[in-house]
Amino acid sequence: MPLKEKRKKWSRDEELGNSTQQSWMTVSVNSDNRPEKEKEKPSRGTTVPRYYISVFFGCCGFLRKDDLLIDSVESVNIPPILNLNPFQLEIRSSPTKGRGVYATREIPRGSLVETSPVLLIPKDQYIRGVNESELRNYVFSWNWGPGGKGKNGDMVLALGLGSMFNHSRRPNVSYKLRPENLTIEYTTSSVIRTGEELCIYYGNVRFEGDDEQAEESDWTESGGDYNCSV
Ligand SMILES: C[S@@+](CC[C@H](N)C(=O)[O-])C[C@H]1O[C@@H](n2cnc3c(N)ncnc32)[C@H](O)[C@@H]1O
Repeated sequence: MPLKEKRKKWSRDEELGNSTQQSWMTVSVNSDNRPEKEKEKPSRGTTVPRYYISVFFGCCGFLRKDDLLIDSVESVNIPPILNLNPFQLEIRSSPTKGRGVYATREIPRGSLVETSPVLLIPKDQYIRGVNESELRNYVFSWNWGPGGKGKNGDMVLALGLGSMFNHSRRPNVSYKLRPENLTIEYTTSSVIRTGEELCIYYGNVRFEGDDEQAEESDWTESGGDYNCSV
């Protein structure tokens, strides 16, 4: 559901007097299941403190889908997250793409820069609601699912850095789905310069601000192996 509609629903609930019971910012409840204390709601673009995030995940069983109000791309005013792996990749914010993965030093072509464990989301769970949540922007088609049985509609969420790679029509990272150990491997397809962003290819998608003129890289997909040549 688009953010505006979600916001609207929240306000409507407030009018009805039942907002905080199920709002994700509610921290604790009394014995009558009413909130002990209401917390301030986040505004667009503000940072959500770690405490709230853990409360959010701890309580997500009580939440309705409509209450998922964290807008990850706009809540990115965070300090850089440093030294995440042997290549010293960093997550940095960009004004138009949200967070992204950046090199802090030159990385040779063909380097395995990240191995992300994945969380498998079976097709039925995906179509029962995940595809309407923010998670839909972070999942990969697990076309060659566990057992290598070919396209089955299952999806995966890449943990680690895997969910942080932005899209480019001329990506510098290829990735390979590894059903045998439930990972995705990300390998540089060109030399990466210091300060350069590492991007993958999401498929035939366009984002606002993308360079329309940029010629697409050659791209091949075979058996869960997404290769680009630049
Ligand atoms: C897998 S996430 C990548 C991490 C994300 N930037 C973040 O901050 O969480 C995919 C989302 O990033 C943004 N994104 C990725 N590539 C982009 C691009 N080339 N231009 C603009 N936004 C992009 C879009 O909002 C997309 O839904």
